[in-house]
Amino acid sequence: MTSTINMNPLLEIASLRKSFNGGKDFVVDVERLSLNKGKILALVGESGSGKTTLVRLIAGLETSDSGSISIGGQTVTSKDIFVPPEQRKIGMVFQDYALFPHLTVYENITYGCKHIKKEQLTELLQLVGLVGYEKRYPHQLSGGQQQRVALARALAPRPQLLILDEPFSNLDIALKLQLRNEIFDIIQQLGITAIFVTHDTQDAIMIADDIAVLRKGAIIQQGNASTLYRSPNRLYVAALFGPVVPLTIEELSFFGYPYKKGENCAIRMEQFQVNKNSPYSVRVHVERSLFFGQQYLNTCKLPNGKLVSFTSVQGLHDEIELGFGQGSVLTFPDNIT
Ligand SMILES: Nc1ncnc2c1ncn2[C@@H]1O[C@H](COP(=O)(O)OP(=O)(O)OP(=O)(O)O)[C@@H](O)[C@H]1O
Repeated sequence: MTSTINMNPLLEIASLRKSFNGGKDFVVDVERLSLNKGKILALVGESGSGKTTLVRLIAGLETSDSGSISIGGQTVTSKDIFVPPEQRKIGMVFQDYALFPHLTVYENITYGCKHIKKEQLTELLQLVGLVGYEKRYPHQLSGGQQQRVALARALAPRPQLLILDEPFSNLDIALKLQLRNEIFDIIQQLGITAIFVTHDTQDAIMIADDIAVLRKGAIIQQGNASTLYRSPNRLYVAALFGPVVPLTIEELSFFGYPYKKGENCAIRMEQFQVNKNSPYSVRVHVERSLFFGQQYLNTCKLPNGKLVSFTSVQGLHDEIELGFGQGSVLTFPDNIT
């Protein structure tokens, strides 16, 4: 696992375990996780991997079976300590906004923070672009506006850590992209430390300084976007960050690629080269070449009959030389799945 050097950790987790239903399976089993002050961590993983449970443990909305969590140098969860959620100085934004329907924008934002100064509230409303909307009720707002109210409410008490749990899941794609950029700008402007839960690795790549991949409750790799995209430590992580084509020993030999014992190999779909005198290549027939917007999705048959899909800028047909360069090969130890 790639480790992050922690100069100034705001959040530190050690040996944190949580199980449900009598402890048969650990839903969360995190050996170590830390997040530096002012940084954004994305927690990615498929549905059921334990993302929400992990952030609920951090927020104090769940108790752990064992392990410790410290925030801002203070232990908030350990064998003997449990600091209640309201004392952890964590702001949370959820997928479903969780606004009070009978309260106005103003009342929602100030609900847990009655003594907020007028200037601070105005600043906050400006920040989230909701000046003039103070008297509206949630049902009079769009989804994106409701999520901005939720963000303002989470930021009002000036939390030391902001947790966003799938904040864009209920929004259509155009709004999601717009809001993602806006929220990212706000977080950066405030220099706030944030954890951003998502199953969308594109979101993680765009927003986060650091990404932790959760699988069955454990962090299987942590690093920046470039590390996870270029040097995933297993096929599972590689495939989370974009389509890959695993190649067997026999298939690698078709390309003339020297197989190393103990290694599994894969190529990203977009890394294949066509008719380019690539160091490793094979002559194949193009079965299909479908235009899908910016690129073509091509399918070719390898000599053993396996169909390989890859993308190209130009449409392809007939016989081609399909290849790849040394730097395009992702390799993983064959004993890690
Ligand atoms: N209170 C609970 N009681 C029993 N099982 C639970 C409870 N909360 C979560 N789980 C189980 O823990 C596992 C992880 O759930 P969690 O919600 O943390 O995953 P997730 O990665 O956030 O998933 P999703 O992306 O679908 O929200 C699931 O199998 C879920 O059914």
